[in-house]
Amino acid sequence: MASLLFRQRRVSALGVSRILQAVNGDSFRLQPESNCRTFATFGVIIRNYSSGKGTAKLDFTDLTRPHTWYLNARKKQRKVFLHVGPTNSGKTYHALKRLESSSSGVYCGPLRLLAWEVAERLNKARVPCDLITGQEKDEVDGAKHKAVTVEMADVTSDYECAVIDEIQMLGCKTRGFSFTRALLGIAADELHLCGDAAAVPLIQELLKVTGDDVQVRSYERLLPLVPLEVPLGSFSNIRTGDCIVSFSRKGIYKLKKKIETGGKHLCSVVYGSLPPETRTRQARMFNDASSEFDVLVAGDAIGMGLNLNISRIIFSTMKKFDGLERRDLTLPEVKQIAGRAGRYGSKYPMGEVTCLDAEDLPLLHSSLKSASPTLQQAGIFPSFDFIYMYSRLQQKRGLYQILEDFLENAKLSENYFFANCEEMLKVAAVIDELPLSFPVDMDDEISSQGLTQFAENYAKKGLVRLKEIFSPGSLQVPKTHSALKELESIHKVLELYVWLSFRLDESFPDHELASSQKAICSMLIEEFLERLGFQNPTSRKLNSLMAKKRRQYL
Ligand SMILES: Nc1ncnc2c1ncn2[C@@H]1O[C@H](COP(=O)(O)OP(=O)(O)OP(=O)(O)O)[C@@H](O)[C@H]1O
Ligand SMILES: [Mg+2]
Repeated sequence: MASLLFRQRRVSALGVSRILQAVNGDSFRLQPESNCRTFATFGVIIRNYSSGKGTAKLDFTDLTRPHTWYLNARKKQRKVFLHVGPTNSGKTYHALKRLESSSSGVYCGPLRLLAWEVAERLNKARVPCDLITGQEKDEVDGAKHKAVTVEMADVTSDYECAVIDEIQMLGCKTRGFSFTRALLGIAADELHLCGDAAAVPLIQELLKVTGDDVQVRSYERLLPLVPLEVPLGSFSNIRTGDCIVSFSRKGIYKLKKKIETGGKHLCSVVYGSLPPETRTRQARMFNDASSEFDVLVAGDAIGMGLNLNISRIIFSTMKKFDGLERRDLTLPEVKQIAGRAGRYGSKYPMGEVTCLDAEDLPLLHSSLKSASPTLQQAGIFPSFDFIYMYSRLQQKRGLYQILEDFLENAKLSENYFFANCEEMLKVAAVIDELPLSFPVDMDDEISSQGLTQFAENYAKKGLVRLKEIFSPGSLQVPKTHSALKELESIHKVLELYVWLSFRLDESFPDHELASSQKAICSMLIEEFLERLGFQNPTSRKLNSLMAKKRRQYL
């Protein structure tokens, strides 16, 4: 049967070997990247093959045994260590100690900032370590270690030691499947999982079928975290080491401006849609005790695992908009964010946490007292090989329809739920209209226009040149918030170009230009951040101080 498919449909040799494995009752081997980004590239393949008729014998919608997708990992009997406990209890520290002493290894974290923190730490300890995230590849000579964002975890390599941080994220609706993939798929002799105790029963259940040896290690918080009885009340009560949290971009800038116009403090800001390199520099400025940027204003991008020099967390609100509605923060969200205060090893002997308004204090206090609810299910999303093979059995055309149909028919075991595929379906709809596909933030108008333009040019000419957006004469620091937002979007388009130039370098030859324009773009954003809030005449001294600091961190 496999050779028939091969002749009829030009399936690659690798494809044939996979079909043979399936026919023989074996499993598929996953591609290293089964995430939204590679999803787009697979769109092309699926469209090319979607008219195929195959055999009804194979059921590609049967996803009830995901552990069998990872042959490399299943060849090992992994020693799995579950490091669990509250925030700031040394879970990651102990896992990293082991990673540092291993001959090869990988750290997988939920945030770019965390991967960056780990790469820096290992390199400092003279363990060469690559940094690999969705946006960048920073390779170090002779590195046998990698720090990656979990979506970039490679399940085809062998490691002595692997760490998956914030493992409770496997219950996350959108990103959980990448944690599950890393959990089941990383081929390491030792696998260290760090996170909340709420994930323990589920992980034990998921790993019953893998033959791995699982041990649980529990930790206690290293420094006290004190929920305050009084709210912040007034901004004049802000002090060095404070981190004030808001969940909207607008809210973050409002707070920064309010605090800085008081004339006593300079604020670093960290939030999700800032370019990653900007986020890193802002966090570094705040963490540096000799820097004048002594207050942090942050979104939930600081909510996990990070070690920042925060003495007190102040929630400006206990509600956030989650894409659908404005809702109360969940218990794990409150605990994670509050847990950034008073990190062991920072200059503060304990952490404090409070709210801006008194009415929010009861929710804060009750959340910190309660245990997080036990996780019931882990996210899952199949390899694109599955969807590709499924597409061959369908009469339907178009990636969107195939994907929708696949999601409807897929069978899961009770321990898993399907990842939220809305974003993928949106990309699929665009792919169906275009001759090529890209990874892109479809909710961002400028980014999706960038996608369309790149795709059209690629289809027409096979070559996409990048025009210079920022020339020395046209450099302008944004003056308004909408101009800033536009710059953030342009940064995303340039990032997309860089991503493509890594993969299709002949068609996207302006890699250098895109990289340098990207750097200028983030510099302009940072310039805006540093100018904000200093329009009053008394701030001239601070302004020149800021300029000096900025030079130091660029
Ligand atoms: N035994 C130790 N010796 C020295 N420093 C330690 C030790 N344990 C933890 N630390 C330091 O304490 C800080 C908090 O530790 P870590 O990041 O491991 O906490 P965590 O339990 O992973 O917290 P979170 O849940 O927020 O991720 C880190 O800066 C870490 O380097
Ligand atoms: Mg940690």
